[in-house]
Amino acid sequence: MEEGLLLLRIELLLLDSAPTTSEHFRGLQFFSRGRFGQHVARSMVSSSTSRPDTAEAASTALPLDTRVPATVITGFLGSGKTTLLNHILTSQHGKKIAVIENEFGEVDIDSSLVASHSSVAEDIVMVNNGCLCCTVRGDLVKMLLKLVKEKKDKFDHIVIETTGLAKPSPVIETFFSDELVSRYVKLDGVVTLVDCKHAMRHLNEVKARWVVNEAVEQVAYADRIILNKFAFMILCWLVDLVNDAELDALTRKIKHINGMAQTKRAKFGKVDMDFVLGVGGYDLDRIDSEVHSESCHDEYQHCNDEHGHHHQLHHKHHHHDHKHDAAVTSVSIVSEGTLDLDEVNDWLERLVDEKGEDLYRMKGVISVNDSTGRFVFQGVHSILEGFPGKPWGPDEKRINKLVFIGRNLDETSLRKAFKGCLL
Ligand SMILES: Nc1nc2c(ncn2[C@@H]2O[C@H](COP(=O)(O)OP(=O)(O)OP(=O)(O)O)[C@@H](O)[C@H]2O)c(=O)[nH]1
Repeated sequence: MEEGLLLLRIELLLLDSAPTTSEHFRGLQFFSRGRFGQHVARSMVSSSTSRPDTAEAASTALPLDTRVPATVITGFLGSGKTTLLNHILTSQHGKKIAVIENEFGEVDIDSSLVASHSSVAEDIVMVNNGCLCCTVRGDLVKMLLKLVKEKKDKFDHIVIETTGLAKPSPVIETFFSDELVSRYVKLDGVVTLVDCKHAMRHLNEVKARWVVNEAVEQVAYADRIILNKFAFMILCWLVDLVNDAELDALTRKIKHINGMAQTKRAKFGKVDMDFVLGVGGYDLDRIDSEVHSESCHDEYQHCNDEHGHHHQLHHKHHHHDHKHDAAVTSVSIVSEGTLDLDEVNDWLERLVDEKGEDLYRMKGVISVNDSTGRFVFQGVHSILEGFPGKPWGPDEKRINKLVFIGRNLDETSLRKAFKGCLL
């Protein structure tokens, strides 16, 4: 076993359709090589103590999560991150927000921009000079812990603005890998700002094989994507910075990389607060509705029909875009049927074992044998967590929905493996 990699046994609890004995649950076991340590085992263990007695109870059985939610704002240089942050700080959302600013370089400019705009006296702005994603990740841990230990009563949400050149993954990992952080703070969502005028160039930029394209990574990890700066104000006139065709092409490109995130157009980062705060991107009890709404509620996405026709639409673009950037893509599987639990377990275990490094995000709502309810799961790299979801309606079609985002995903083999799990 590689150094630092632990073989974790993750107990995912599944409610049997007719629980008559003490065996109310069957263990669905995912084995993962955990880059992120023990967090999953912790959350699964705590889930198991709830022991709901009915399928309905199962959907609400997750223990009350009292951890402070944290939102990570990411996006390329100049895409509008600080502008969005100021919009958040000056909006009416009833939350007291603590901000962690990451300023790369010695001169702290962004924090003064934030502070000068903020109308809320109690805002706590902490600045970290350096790149959160590399050398000073330890500082992020220290700051988060300092906030929750020393200023706990002064805020109820944390917003972290990363530098435009930051890879989001190490920041995301912090919420799972550091035991203390994961005990007090939960990642609520990753919001990525995209500069409509310049994003395509950054996304298409060809890098050496071992060099990360930050712009692509920032889109890939997002729960919410704001297509910012599509228009420009001159003397009360709104002038388009990009035309409809350019906007459509950019939207397709983004959906090709990340078919999971909801997208919205904005001027100066002006979006509704519930689009960016309280996203619940990693909450298992939100995944069911999220996976569904992701295919229907996006501003630019056409609604899926139940047989995945929407996906086929993307599929077309997928092959077109493939020529330009094959590295990071998303694959969605929407298919009716019931899956064999043991086969799913084997498949996902194998997948995270072999491809964990390359699997950025995955989410799914599936129908498994002998269960009256949905099973929902979500994962980040080698972390997988799952829980019984809402019961299926008596006449409801059991539509499985799975989304994978990652590097060099083999769509054909994912689909084949999924089919192999169908009963
Ligand atoms: N035209 C136009 N300008 C915008 C919009 N949003 C932000 N800007 C401007 O773009 C510039 C950069 O915005 P910031 O919010 O500082 O961008 P950032 O992502 O925080 O920038 P870095 O911290 O350098 O990465 C500022 O002058 C903003 O006023 C928009 O929707 N339209």
